[in-house]
Amino acid sequence: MYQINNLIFKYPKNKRDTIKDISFEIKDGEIFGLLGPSGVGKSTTQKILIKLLTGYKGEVLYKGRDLKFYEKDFYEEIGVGFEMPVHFSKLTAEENIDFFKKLYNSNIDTDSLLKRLGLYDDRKKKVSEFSKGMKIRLNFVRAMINNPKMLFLDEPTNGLDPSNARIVKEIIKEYKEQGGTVLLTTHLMNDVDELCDRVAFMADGKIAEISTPKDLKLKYGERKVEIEYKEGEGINKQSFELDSLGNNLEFLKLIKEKEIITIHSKENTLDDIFIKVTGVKKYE
Ligand SMILES: Nc1ncnc2c1ncn2[C@@H]1O[C@H](COP(=O)(O)OP(=O)(O)OP(=O)(O)O)[C@@H](O)[C@H]1O
Repeated sequence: MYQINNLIFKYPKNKRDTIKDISFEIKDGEIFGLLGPSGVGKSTTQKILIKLLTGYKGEVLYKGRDLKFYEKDFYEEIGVGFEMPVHFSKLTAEENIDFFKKLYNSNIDTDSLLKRLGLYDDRKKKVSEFSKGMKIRLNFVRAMINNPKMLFLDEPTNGLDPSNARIVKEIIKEYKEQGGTVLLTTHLMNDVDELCDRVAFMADGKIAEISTPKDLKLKYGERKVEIEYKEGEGINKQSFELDSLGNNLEFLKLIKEKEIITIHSKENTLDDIFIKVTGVKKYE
């Protein structure tokens, strides 16, 4: 869907480049996570990909063609859900939707999406009377309004209660199943685990790692098993290397002779990997 080659970007007022020569691809039909600490350049990258920022060096290809050659009809194909909901607060939700629908040639059935997101009964309320979570859900509807081929989502579940967050994630998964492509930015590693096919970790304006969540966990994982077992009146814990576990006599003796309480592999979470790869504690 996108091919980004040696992208470099500097805000005119800044001395240093914000994006320092990054290259990556967003494949058709995948959910691609762009992750990294605050201020690393994720939003800047997104803005370049949706043609909000120009004046970059390097090459951005959308569907094999230089982004610079796309005109207004490019926006028919993309949906954008930025973190800060932007609505006309004096208008109702329905009026907002009708306004944005008119900007596009094709529209989705927003009523069914509003119903799924629990907003249908409030559609005639002014957005100024909406709660934060309701605005976020309405923002999501707006991102989908033109039935986009490519969806840019910035923190789509942040600020939602768990059940609405689940619904949003289900809709994102269905969107992908129907052939949609997603660029997702989030600070919530659970969402990444659940949604993303591949992720790129950005650090200091560069891409530090790019892989599937599973491969990242394998690469940075400790590859150990930890066993808790009864020892007299107490409980003992012991770790073993996962490799050649079947030949580890100490391990075999332990599971044969002791009463095992728990046994599990020690896998790094994406949170751990985030810290290792970017060298930054999460979002301080
Ligand atoms: N309009 C601007 N003019 C100058 N510098 C900017 C501008 N917008 C962003 N920056 C700077 O560019 C850097 C990257 O910002 P960006 O918004 O892309 O970060 P981010 O990774 O999306 O952060 P967050 O996770 O907090 O949203 C930051 O140092 C920021 O201060």
